[in-house]
Amino acid sequence: MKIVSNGEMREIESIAINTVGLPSVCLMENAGRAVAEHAAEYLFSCKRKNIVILCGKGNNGGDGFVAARYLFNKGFDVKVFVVSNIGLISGDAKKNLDIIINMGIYVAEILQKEQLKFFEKNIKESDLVIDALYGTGLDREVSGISKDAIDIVNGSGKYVISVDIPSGINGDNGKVEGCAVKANVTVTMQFMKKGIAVYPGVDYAGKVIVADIGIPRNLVDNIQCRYNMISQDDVVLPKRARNTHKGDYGKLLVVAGSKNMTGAAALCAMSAIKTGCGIVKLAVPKAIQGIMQSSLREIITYGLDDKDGAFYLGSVDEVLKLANTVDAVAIGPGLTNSCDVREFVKEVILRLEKPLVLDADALNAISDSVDMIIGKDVILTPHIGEMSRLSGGSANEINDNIYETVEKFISKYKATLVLKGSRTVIGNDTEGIYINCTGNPGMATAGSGDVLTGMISSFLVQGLKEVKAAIYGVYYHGKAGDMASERYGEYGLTATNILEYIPYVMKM
Ligand SMILES: NC(=O)C1=CN([C@@H]2O[C@H](COP(=O)(O)OP(=O)(O)OC[C@H]3O[C@@H](n4cnc5c(N)ncnc54)[C@H](O)[C@@H]3O)[C@@H](O)[C@H]2O)[C@@H](O)CC1
Ligand SMILES: Nc1ncnc2c1ncn2[C@@H]1O[C@H](COP(=O)(O)OP(=O)(O)O)[C@@H](O)[C@H]1O
Ligand SMILES: [K+]
Repeated sequence: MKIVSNGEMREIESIAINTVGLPSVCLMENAGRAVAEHAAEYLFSCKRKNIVILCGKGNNGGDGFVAARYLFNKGFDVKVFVVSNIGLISGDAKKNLDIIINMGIYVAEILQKEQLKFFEKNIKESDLVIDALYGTGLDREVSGISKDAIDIVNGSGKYVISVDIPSGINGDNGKVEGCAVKANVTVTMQFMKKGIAVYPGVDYAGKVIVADIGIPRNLVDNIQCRYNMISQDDVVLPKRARNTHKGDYGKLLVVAGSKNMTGAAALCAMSAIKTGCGIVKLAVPKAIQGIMQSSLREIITYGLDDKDGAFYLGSVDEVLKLANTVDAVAIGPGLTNSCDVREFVKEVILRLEKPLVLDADALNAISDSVDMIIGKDVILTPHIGEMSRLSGGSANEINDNIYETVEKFISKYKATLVLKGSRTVIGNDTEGIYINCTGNPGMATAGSGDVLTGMISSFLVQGLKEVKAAIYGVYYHGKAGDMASERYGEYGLTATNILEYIPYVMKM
């Protein structure tokens, strides 16, 4: 599904209006009507009828005026409050404001504190609030009366439907600009918006419904969007040909584990084999090979020369030899973060000429020399903490600037980045940005990332290019976590449970 910025949306609307000739007031009519339909559906479901519509002075407010008309016609009790001197309203919004005033629909301005009291009284008596304050035109922090009105709406506990974007959320990056409406539902126009595809915007948007407002189909189909939401259609698993053998499904080498962290290696290797690749070789420090062999039947394990139960420079040659027998290498889970391991990882990356998936301690190892991956076929899978070591900046700064962080990293290092989180963002400078919305907080559990690394690597050796392998891996990892949480809940969910459900979500 395509995701657009404020500017892209405005450009699309202007082509529809000025080039194709669609009257802008028709787009507003369709937008307002879509909002009214979802509002009516909710009110019919709970047999309620009092609606307060909070409008700004622009076209987002205009959508609100149109919605007011449809809801009034359906017999609901509609009160419209405008956070602007109505004399300042112009264009399509003005047209629709005049119509509802001519129809005798209640319209009041909120310009100063006293009028807020009356607004609050009506909010308290309402059953539904429609937020039509700001949409793609939000261009500064929300303050003053608008802020007070939003605080009243948020404090009311009422069911809220936001028009296009929850007012106060920056449509381009999802940041809260001062304050923002917390909606139950957001009816967004024609395309998903960047600001409600990642947190914190996701938290404020509630359930997002994409409404068709009549933008011509060829425009919708031909728009080249850099940002996309991963949907089921993007991750179809082709039916397997009958006459095939395990060599046709790829060979993977997992380089992982150390004497204190054996589970990460096992989880990564097992998730790779469960995701469908033909052969998984697991190279571990020889100190833990015995443990691996006893617990991993389908995995071919190799105990490599180690130093105090972890890899070191002396392990490199054996890894390179093994790497020559496979299609790709995944390195990192449970390696330990020591000086020896960092030297080992860098030497392997320097001398390896194979597609590489770098995770966990392998990411920590290169955090002071990320340049070394330039020109290599690399997928990196950091969580926010590892990302802050890779790109600098604190975890909070990264969380607040997800898109910027990803764009800067992929344009500098030309790698495929999988920035893991509650909305994992996959980025590749030439292929664009993909946002995943499967998964749940139950997956915030030790080992969950090791399972993901195995899945991405497995898709890689099965023939998917880097970005596709990352998209498939992240999507099905989240799906497995979702199915597992239906059985185990979100508290009790473990990485092993995610592993268990990989085959089920892939066979659906
Ligand atoms: N352009 C069109 O033809 C259509 C636009 N539509 C609606 O129009 C919206 C965009 O409308 P606009 O571009 O008029 O802008 P908005 O209605 O989003 O914002 C209204 C105005 O508020 C002011 N403003 C922005 N941030 C503010 C702040 N923090 N405090 C105080 N004032 C602030 C700006 O001057 C802005 O123009 C979309 O989100 C969508 O809901 C839809 O009806 C589809 C058709
Ligand atoms: N709230 C959440 N919603 C959805 N997915 C989540 C959430 N929290 C974590 N995850 C997913 O769980 C995995 C956690 O990986 P990671 O942090 O590397 O765990 P570990 O390092 O312990 O293996 C990531 O794929 C992440 O996207
Ligand atoms: K809005």
